[in-house]
Amino acid sequence: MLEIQNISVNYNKSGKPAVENFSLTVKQGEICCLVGESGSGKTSVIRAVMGNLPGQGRVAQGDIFFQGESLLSYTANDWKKIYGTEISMIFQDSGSMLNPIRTIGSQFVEYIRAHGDYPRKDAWEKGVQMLERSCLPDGKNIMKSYPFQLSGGMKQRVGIAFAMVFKPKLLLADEPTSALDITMQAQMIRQMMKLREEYDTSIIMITHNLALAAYMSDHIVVMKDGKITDSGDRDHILHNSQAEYTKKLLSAVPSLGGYYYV
Ligand SMILES: Nc1ncnc2c1ncn2[C@@H]1O[C@H](COP(=O)(O)OP(=O)(O)OP(=O)(O)O)[C@@H](O)[C@H]1O
Repeated sequence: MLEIQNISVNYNKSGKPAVENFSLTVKQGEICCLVGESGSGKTSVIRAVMGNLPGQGRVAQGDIFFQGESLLSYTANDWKKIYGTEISMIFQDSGSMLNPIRTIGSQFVEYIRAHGDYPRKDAWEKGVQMLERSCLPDGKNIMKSYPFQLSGGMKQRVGIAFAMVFKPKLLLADEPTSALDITMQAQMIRQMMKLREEYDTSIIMITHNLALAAYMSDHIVVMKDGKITDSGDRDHILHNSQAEYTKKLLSAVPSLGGYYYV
């Protein structure tokens, strides 16, 4: 479904690449977590997939295939067609993307109609339905609310509802829960896993929390200094990894009887 082939990402011509020789295959419905310390290159990888590296960032080597097509050859127009419908992204603070002086409903209806041919009323219904599926029970009320009337966790769920409304095949999530308290984090993660169950969406999630990765992912990639230091299915990483850096990360995670806890 997604095939990242040996990419390197550079932010300047002469400097050391931010990501070096990174490869990853993600199957339909698979959840893959990228873990590693700050600055290890996780965000650069998913921004490369999204075609929106900041500043002078570019993929200097390798290729990225989505459903058999190279994403690196996509024009802005191609991206417009697939962004939101085939590939979506949730940011650490998706709530801050909302316009503070417009209701959620007017923004959601506009978003839905920009991506699909829906009459206003149907777009409204679709928005309400998606908010309710995203654990915001009173969808109609949320639609009528302004962002400042919602808590941080609620706004983040609204961000997820936007990202999932067209049942994308691939969801990229950059630390989607790190700004939330622990109870809300757990709810959000369960919600993302439920969405995977319902829509068979593949998810690549960035987290610096290996315990969280252990809880939700099928596949874990550990990064350090722009390189993959370890990669494998969850059980391999948790129980059989020989990589020193993985062992170090694991030693920081509370465990009981061989199970790791978020
Ligand atoms: N806009 C940019 N311009 C120049 N260098 C950048 C830019 N964004 C990231 N980098 C560099 O790329 C490297 C990897 O950063 P990246 O943000 O991908 O790591 P990360 O693992 O996601 O870190 P964090 O967890 O802090 O977000 C870092 O050395 C960083 O300095």
